[in-house]
Amino acid sequence: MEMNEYLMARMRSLPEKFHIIVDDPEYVNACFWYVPKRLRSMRHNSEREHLLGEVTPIIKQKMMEKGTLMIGYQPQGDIPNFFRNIISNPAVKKADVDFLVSEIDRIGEDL
Ligand SMILES: NCCCC(=O)O
Repeated sequence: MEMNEYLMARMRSLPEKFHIIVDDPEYVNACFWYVPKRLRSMRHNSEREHLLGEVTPIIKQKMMEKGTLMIGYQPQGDIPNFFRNIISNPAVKKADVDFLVSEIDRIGEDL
């Protein structure tokens, strides 16, 4: 399975934790927010998007400090900061994607 597709499948299996912004399996970028515990029961609206957009750079900073992952983020129009993950290295394995998912979850769940 192509690794971006695998990442999308992993995130789709955890909808309370990963909010996919562009749900197209053929898309090469995985665009998503990570949803910390405190925001999981909140209805999805512009206020929640704003809060998710605040969480995104904090997760990025913690990833960089620990040196485990480097995933870009950006806003797009009215959409606040979200992760835009691109897997371009053919050496990336499912275990690497599993690590990405678990590491974001570990860093972000209590933010
Ligand atoms: N100033 C936005 C930086 C985005 C990123 O670190 O991916």
